Amino acid sequence: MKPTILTDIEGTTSSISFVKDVLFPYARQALPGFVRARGNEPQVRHWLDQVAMENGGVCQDAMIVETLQGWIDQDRKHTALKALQGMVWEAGYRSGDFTAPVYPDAVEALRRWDAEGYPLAVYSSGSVPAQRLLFGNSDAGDLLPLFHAFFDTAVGHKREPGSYRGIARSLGREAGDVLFLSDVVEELDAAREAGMRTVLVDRREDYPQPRTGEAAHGHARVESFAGIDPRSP
Ligand SMILES: CSCCC(=O)C(=O)COP(=O)(O)O
Ligand SMILES: [Mg+2]
Repeated sequence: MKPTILTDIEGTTSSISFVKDVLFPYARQALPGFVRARGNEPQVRHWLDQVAMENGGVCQDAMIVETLQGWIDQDRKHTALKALQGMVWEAGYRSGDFTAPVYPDAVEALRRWDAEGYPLAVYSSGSVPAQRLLFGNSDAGDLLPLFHAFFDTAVGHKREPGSYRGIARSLGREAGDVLFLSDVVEELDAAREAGMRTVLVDRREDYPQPRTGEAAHGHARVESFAGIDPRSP
């Protein structure tokens, strides 16, 4: 069977600027209204209560919103924040406020790999619903049917080898039969420690300073998906 190709999103299939300049400001601005309107729905309350607990039991919604906005500013990859962001972005996609840019080279390669029989999967800090929204509303159309599986930080954090072992188990694959693509070397280090093959996607638009030599931590390095050969060891 062909290896599974597991891809990160931000900085890998899609630009960092889309996440930082479109998605995060949208969530920051929409959060107060979202919490007012839907804060009593159990699936929303669950995450708001988690934030409150971590913040020393602070329970006023206004303070929870402020905490969440602070976490957005710090780019915290917190599971509660990511779950809530996903729900907020849904409104943005549905109302056509934005579509999700996916790099054309990524779209081309993902379509080709799928046609060639490589199983495709996603692992991102963004929640699984947010991942599905992004690929379902991409500026290249609906890319969701290309993917067999989606993973978020419910499986563990992206810099921990155990997360990649868990993903391989869920996929029913040996770790060595999974190729992980990411823009973050620490994530690739964790995947490699778990036994996965790795490629550093080092896009000039996202990382003007190329991460060559020691900075690539020994991972294969490409500047676009066009440089990836999933057959090479
Ligand atoms: C899934 S769309 C939102 C992206 C996001 O919130 C995020 O934190 C992306 O992190 P990644 O692990 O894809 O680099
Ligand atoms: Mg990334």
